[in-house]
Amino acid sequence: MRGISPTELWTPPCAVNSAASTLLNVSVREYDYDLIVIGSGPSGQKAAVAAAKLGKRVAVVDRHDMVGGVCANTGTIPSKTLREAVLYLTGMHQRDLYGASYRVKHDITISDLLARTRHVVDREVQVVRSQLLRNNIELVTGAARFVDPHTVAVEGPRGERISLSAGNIVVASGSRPARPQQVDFDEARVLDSDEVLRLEEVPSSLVVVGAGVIGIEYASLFAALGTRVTVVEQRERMLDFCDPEIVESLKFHLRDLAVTFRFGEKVMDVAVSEHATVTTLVSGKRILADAVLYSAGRQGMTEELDLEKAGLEADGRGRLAVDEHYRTSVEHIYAVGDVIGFPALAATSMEQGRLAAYHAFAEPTNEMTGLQPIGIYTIPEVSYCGATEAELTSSAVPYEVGISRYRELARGQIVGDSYGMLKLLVSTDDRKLLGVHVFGTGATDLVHIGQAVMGCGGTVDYLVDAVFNYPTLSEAYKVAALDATNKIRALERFEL
Ligand SMILES: Cc1cc2nc3c(=O)[nH]c(=O)nc-3n(C[C@H](O)[C@H](O)[C@H](O)COP(=O)(O)OP(=O)(O)OC[C@H]3O[C@@H](n4cnc5c(N)ncnc54)[C@H](O)[C@@H]3O)c2cc1C
Ligand SMILES: NC(=O)c1ccc[n+]([C@@H]2O[C@H](COP(=O)([O-])OP(=O)(O)OC[C@H]3O[C@@H](n4cnc5c(N)ncnc54)[C@H](O)[C@@H]3O)[C@@H](O)[C@H]2O)c1
Repeated sequence: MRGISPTELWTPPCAVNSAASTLLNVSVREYDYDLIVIGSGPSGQKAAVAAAKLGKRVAVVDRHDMVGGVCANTGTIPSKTLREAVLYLTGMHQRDLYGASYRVKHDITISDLLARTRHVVDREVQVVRSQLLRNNIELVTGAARFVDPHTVAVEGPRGERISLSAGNIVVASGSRPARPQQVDFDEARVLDSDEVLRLEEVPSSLVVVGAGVIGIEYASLFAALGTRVTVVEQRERMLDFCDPEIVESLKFHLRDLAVTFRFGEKVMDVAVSEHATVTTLVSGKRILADAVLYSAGRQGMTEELDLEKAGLEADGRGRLAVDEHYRTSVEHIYAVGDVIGFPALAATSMEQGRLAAYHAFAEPTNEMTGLQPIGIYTIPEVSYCGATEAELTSSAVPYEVGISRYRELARGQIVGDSYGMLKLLVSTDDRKLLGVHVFGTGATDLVHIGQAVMGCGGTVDYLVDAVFNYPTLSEAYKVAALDATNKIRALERFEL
């Protein structure tokens, strides 16, 4: 072992894996491990498992209560489970069929919502632990920091310390909510997105600061519960990377659920009393609400890593710069997931982790495909893959649009979704599918059909000729493809 003082050692470091511990004790190799991964979120897990599958000795370090990362504990999994609980208990999706007053449960409480969330989070964490265990990966409990470029010190929950060394290190330490200094977060009424699960009751009114993906997802979730939500966003628009027509539809739906948007407005100050909050905007407006949720961006988790001891430096938002192989400026240290910034999604983070581990151990890989889907779990949900109309227009790519509306699909009627739509963007030069944009029930799943067609370089004709199960929402692809080809044909006939 390198760099270990016997007094610093504590054993075992939450040894979920005795085989790996034995390796640790008898190791006569230069380093304790082939790979140390700092962080057990989606990117860290996949980096660790990928290396283990190559027969490497791997350790993953994380805090006891954070196994599975932000993703499993405070981010993706709890927020998506909460959404599912809200949809079920409010009966939202059934109201087209049974009337506006339909509810599965009146007076929904926080414990109704959290019961399901806790159950799913616990199961997810168990799945992560078990995957690490069965791949002979050592899970070391504590907070890691660099001692030198090949060594990290891990401080356990009771202050115990251990030092571990590895030939390669992957920093997968994720991100935390950015907190403006002038706001006092009190964990009760003024919260960030990591703390929203601690609300003691469903607020009757809520200010959401920041209309990014997190802010809009939570705004729609609380609005569906009947909370009066005000969204404050400093920019003039929201979700401007998405299709504007779909964002308009989403805003229409949210307004219908009593959401008020304050675009082009900045928060100056938040005052808190025992019973309420008052948010003062720079424009002078004051908003009274039960609670305030800050979702104004995230910050890379690098402050505690002692990066300088590894020869690394983070940028002003705590992020690490990497090359196309996820390698930092120090050759054997990789960084993946939220800590490297955009797109900061669980989906892409996992793939970055796998690719980084393969590169570290010279395993051949393909580069990550440019066709990455975006899924926004608002109520209703939004998803897209490929180009947007704005991108095609600015790069002067001629295209035609094909649209299918759920209300004209038998499955749309059956599930009671009268607002959903699917939009295809098709090249008028070679009929290739260039983009797919979906709004409504199942959008985040449906998008993958379009992704597969685009990934294989397919044309709209594949969708015109394909036979889809009936009645399904997938049929929207065929309807939209026919719409696009009808328009293309009409133009071609005119030109003849
Ligand atoms: C509310 C919310 C909803 C989201 N919804 C979605 C969604 O629907 N779909 C989607 O794709 N993405 C979603 N995301 C984003 C997604 O959660 C992140 O992109 C993903 O979790 C990033 O994974 P990661 O591996 O980088 O690390 P994280 O999941 O952030 O985990 C990092 C881990 O590193 C650990 N760590 C940090 N420093 C140290 C240290 N010094 N020592 C030891 N361990 C350390 C932390 O404890 C943590 O467990 C959401 C995020 C939030 C906040
Ligand atoms: N479904 C998903 O894939 C999903 C869900 C949630 C989060 N995420 C990821 O999490 C990351 C963080 O999301 P986020 O929404 O916190 O950040 P973000 O940076 O996307 O959005 C923050 C928003 O807050 C606004 N803002 C900042 N300060 C403000 C102020 N003082 N007053 C008013 N507005 C202010 C910004 O203009 C911005 O629009 C994103 O990168 C996203 O990819 C993904």
